[in-house]
Amino acid sequence: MSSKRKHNEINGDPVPDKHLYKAGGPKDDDIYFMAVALLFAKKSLDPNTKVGACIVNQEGNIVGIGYNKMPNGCEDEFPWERKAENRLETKYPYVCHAELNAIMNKTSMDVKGCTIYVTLYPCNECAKLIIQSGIRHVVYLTNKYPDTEETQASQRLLDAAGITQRQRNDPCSLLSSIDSSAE
Ligand SMILES: Nc1ccn([C@H]2C[C@H](O)[C@@H](COP(=O)(O)O)O2)c(=O)n1
Repeated sequence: MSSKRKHNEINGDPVPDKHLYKAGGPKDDDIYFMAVALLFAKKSLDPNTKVGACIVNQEGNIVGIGYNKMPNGCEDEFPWERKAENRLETKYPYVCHAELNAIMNKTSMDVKGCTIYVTLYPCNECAKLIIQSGIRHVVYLTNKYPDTEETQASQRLLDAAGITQRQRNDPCSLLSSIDSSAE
């Protein structure tokens, strides 16, 4: 009988039996960290788009987590409206994005060389935070607004900074069991 154990596979990619997490390496850990981001997105009070972000270091440890929410202590002070005659009556000037909160909530000295798992492709302001924080990889679940200037500027920023971006939206039992309608 062959002693060679069968490799696991995800999306047809063979994953070594002994999995050492390495940013940008075998992707079999993506699903678990994206599931964590998706779970935390559920904590968001945004009635339209709930976003979760999970930062993982090169050892495969979670070092930051966040979701889109109003600033600490002001959770009830601002509207969640998307549209209003005056932009100041919408959520946009006030809401803290999931990536900002994940970086601010970091449990390590820094997040240099880390991977951020985020349920929505980062906006340009978050791309700047990602670059300046030293994060090197972005894994995203969905890209809800691909044609907006914010998304296109974000892609330009991340590409210029050499930050890898990959989408992991493969329907897997783990994600779907957490109900992947949180973006
Ligand atoms: N990179 C991003 C982009 C957006 N968000 C948050 C900000 C809002 O709460 C929500 C988007 O609202 P929509 O325009 O879809 O009604 O997503 C974020 O956390 N990170």
